[in-house]
Amino acid sequence: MTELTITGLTAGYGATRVLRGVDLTVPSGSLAAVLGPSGCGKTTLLRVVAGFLRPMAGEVKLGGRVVTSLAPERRRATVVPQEGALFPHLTVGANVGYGLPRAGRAQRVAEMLQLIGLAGFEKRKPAELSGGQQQRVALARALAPAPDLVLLDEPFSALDAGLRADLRADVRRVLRAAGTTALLVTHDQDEALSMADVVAVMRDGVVVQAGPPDDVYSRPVDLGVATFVGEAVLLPAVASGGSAASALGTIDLTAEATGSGTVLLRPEQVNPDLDGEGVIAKVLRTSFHGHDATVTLLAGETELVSRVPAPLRIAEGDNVRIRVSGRGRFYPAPMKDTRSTHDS
Ligand SMILES: Nc1ncnc2c1ncn2[C@@H]1O[C@H](COP(=O)(O)OP(=O)(O)OP(=O)(O)O)[C@@H](O)[C@H]1O
Repeated sequence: MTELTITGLTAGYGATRVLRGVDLTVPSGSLAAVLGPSGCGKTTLLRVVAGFLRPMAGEVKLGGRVVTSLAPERRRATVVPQEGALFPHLTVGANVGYGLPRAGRAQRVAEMLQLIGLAGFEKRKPAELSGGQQQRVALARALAPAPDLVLLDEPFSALDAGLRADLRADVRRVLRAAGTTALLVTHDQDEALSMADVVAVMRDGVVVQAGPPDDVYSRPVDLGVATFVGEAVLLPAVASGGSAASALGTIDLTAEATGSGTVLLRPEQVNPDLDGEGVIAKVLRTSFHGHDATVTLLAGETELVSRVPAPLRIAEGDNVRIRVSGRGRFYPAPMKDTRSTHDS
């Protein structure tokens, strides 16, 4: 069990800086998901931690050991890449056992296959496995040498949605069982929120917020994080004390504030109903997702999204009343766009 500590990491390609001072701590045995838009430097961070790219400045520590200048094979860190990671000509057993000392190899391979739920698959070739099974074998191979750290680079990106959800749960279970510290790179917020102990949101080469998933979702440090992690309803508002005046009426705030700015609500806090007492809004669109539905509403000039449990009692064109549940978070920042935003 090993803590990963990244401090002031600056790195890039040639003269171009991609990472501009990344700080991140991943407690021993936890899984951290690095979440961020395409091009923000997630893979670059993973490459520096793995030892494939030398940083310009900063430090990487594994269990108190500074590994910044160590060769990849001396870091006790292994990588699960996106796909195509297995040697196609080798059996599953040989893939998992690759590089392990001969003594005890067969037993370790059997243990690993048991752990990933593929006991008895030793003799198969990768081409005889499904995509999800192949990624589980890649995980088994990464865990086989009992590394201090496993680095996962968008390991589910090639799989379809159903399989991805199953595999996420499996990978989480296997990493917990192995007690290995892990860093997962993803641009999929569902993946980050559902799997990670720590979600680290990256933007323009720095970690702008890191914390438990619920913390990052409920208490985003700024409007950028608020709109990137989950869907956001952003309302221009004027705060005074513990509440703010907005297009949805007076909204209770999580903390006292004064002046103009933006209130953040999550779509599940916006409850449209055919009767009631709240502000009137028009239903512009509805979109059914099975377990719930999203409803796009127009309240005055403000368009916003609501998430409601199915079955849906309202339809396009209805006039509804909006009740806000819980409190809004106030950001004393000007807002460029009055529409609510969707996940990017
Ligand atoms: N080998 C390279 N040489 C030069 N520039 C690179 C190289 N690899 C990546 N970059 C650039 O560095 C920046 C960050 O890339 P990186 O792959 O770390 O982003 P990312 O957040 O992982 O993106 P994605 O989610 O699309 O994989 C991008 O602008 C990219 O074009």
